Amino acid sequence: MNTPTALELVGVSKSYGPLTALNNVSLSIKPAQFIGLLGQNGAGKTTLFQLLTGLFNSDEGQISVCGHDISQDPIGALSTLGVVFQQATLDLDLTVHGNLKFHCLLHGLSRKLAEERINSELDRFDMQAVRDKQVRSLSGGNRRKIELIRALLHQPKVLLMDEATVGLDPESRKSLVNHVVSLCKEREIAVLWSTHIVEEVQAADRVIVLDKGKILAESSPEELQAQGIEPNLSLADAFSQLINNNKEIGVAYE
Ligand SMILES: Nc1ncnc2c1ncn2[C@@H]1O[C@H](COP(=O)(O)OP(=O)(O)OP(=O)(O)O)[C@@H](O)[C@H]1O
Repeated sequence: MNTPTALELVGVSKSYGPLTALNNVSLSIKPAQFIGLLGQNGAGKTTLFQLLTGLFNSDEGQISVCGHDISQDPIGALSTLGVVFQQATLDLDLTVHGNLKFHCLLHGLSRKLAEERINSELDRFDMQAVRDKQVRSLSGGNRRKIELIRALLHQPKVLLMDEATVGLDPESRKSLVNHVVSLCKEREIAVLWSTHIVEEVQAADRVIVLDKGKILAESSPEELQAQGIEPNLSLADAFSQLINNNKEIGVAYE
């Protein structure tokens, strides 16, 4: 039996005036797959996440999340999505518990279920000690963990991580990646992890390289490394080579 698709984009394009930020992007992710979306500044990663979360509509193409078309059934689609945005969105003046509870109520969870889920996720991430602390007093790494916990409370089937490690030190970055990789496998969540930091996607099932709004490559990290002109390239070198070749070919914003 075919595994159902958790997230699917078909021929998605988006322009801002004359600038094509996404050009005919198609991709599909199955449950329990961790997909790295690798792109330099301006590649179109955030635009893609804005379309996936229904902030903007695409100009062309279809997006569906667990079978719900984002333009026709946004509530169905959004209820299955968990998102950690590039910019922090926690309320700094509320406690950790206050932020988490607010999210649960927005998603229509009963107070009892909300408390159960908050407790079990704080336990899972070993974060009970900060439960009643004001978010303002937390370190950057702990704030990001709380954003991740919040994204999980309504038990999404798809997790979108939009450059979620911005501002974190290397150890905290590694810890966040490891947490998400294990969640992806344990709970069969489909993960789309966007970044320009190559090490973060070294353990991905597949890496999608986005440049100037187009998908340049999609393969396992190992296959991407093997595509280089020289043997034994690192993933970072293979990524740079792809981007540089694209510059030489002169693919331009249309
Ligand atoms: N609201 C907007 N209006 C006009 N142009 C925009 C807008 N948002 C993004 N762009 C442009 O679209 C292109 C893609 O930007 P986007 O933010 O999606 O890329 P990104 O890969 O997320 O980059 P970064 O890693 O720097 O966040 C860039 O050229 C950017 O300047």
